[in-house]
Amino acid sequence: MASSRKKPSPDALAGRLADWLRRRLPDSAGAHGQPLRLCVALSGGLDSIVLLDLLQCVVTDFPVHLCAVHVHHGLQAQADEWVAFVREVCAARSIALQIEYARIGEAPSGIEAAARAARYEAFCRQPADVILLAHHRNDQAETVLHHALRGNGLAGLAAMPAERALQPGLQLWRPLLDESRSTLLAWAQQRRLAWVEDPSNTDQRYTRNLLRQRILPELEHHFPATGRALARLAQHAAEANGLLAELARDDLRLAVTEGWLAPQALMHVSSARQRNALRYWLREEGWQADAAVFESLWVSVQSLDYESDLAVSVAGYCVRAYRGRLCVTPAELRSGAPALLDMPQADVCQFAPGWSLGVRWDWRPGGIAPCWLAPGTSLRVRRPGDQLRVRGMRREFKQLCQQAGIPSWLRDCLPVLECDGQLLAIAGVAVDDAVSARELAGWWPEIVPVWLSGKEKPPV
Ligand SMILES: Nc1ncnc2c1ncn2[C@@H]1O[C@H](COP(=O)(O)OP(=O)(O)OP(=O)(O)O)[C@@H](O)[C@H]1O
Repeated sequence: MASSRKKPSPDALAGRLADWLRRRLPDSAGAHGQPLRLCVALSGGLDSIVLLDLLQCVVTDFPVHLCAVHVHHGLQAQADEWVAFVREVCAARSIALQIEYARIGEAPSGIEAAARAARYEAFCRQPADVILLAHHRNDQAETVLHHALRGNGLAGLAAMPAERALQPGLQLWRPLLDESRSTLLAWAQQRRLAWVEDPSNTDQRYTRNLLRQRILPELEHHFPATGRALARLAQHAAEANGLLAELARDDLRLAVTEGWLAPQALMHVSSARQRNALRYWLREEGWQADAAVFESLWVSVQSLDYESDLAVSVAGYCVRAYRGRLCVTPAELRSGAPALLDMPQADVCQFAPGWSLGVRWDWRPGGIAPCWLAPGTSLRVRRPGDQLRVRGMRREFKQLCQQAGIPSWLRDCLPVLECDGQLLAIAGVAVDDAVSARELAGWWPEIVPVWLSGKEKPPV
């Protein structure tokens, strides 16, 4: 097929960006009615320099405050020069610039992914309402192709959304996602902009660069609309993905209770819908695995029964089973809770005399919060021989946990409350008869409800 490309028009670009912003800005009031704080993620490369320049041209029409952030990853010899370059660019334009020095930690999933994670962490620290990235249509096409070649599902094919929430109060926008790289280049040339080149962008050991430099140009040579077509595919996939999420939420409505998924409750729908619901639920719970791990989990889930034991950990999260239901927990249950339980109660701040800071305990991720313990009480984990007297009967720790439906894998890190060496309660399970009604009316209400139901106010 012969290529008869239209020359990109740089002038129309500013108009399209202004329209893009106009469609979002009426609804996007900044905090406390202040101008919306737009922060450009400025690498110093062609794309983000063009984005900054374009925004500076068009934002005069909008109630926004423009600033920039550059992340120094410390991975390339030129990193300091790039900092100097972006400083110069921003100073010349009177744009406030934040330089963030990222520390790239362990990189089990590759240095690029680790750098990206560090970058996004830095973005989250910015005093901004919106972070703007300069990804364009060629980046989108690359991402789609990359995911397709790795056999990723629809979520992968949906590639990068034009906007999404990064964290509460902070949006991520990609206003140039429909623009081609050549349009950006034409703009940069017309405006005589300078930018830096990242030498790692030409390193074909990275599959992304190989796609960008060899495969996509070859495809475009034969199919000139490749970029557009792949970007359109991403839009279709994003829409289909949204529908699948809706279906999953619908299917999960009756199958999930307090964080537990009962796969049995999904049996009335097709196997494809069950898999869709399971995949969606796992992702929402933080457990994300590649296709092979998901498939092996799916096999276990299909044969799950009351007695089944299951523990599949991926990147810090673990899917576990108990009595035929599933839940996702932190992978390391034992290391987290006892560390908190060991917290020396003497050195915690004291708001009210005699009360000390303890932990409100919830085994679900992020569920540990401070609470207040009465004088003489302390928290620990179970010990052999632990018993409580409940409704006149002595009961073993294990028995009480079984009755309360506490999975065996949770019992070793379940906090127990004792006072002067006497066991008084097991978190969320049972309270000893010794805790009388009189005491409940006195100091206990301040502890038991705090501890077992999560009321967080210290007594005053
Ligand atoms: N060091 C940096 N500091 C600030 N922003 C950056 C930096 N590197 C990249 N960005 C922003 O991210 C955009 C995409 O950059 P790039 O294509 O290099 O990253 P990527 O690893 O492909 O990102 P993604 O994985 O999100 O596609 C840039 O246009 C720029 O807006």
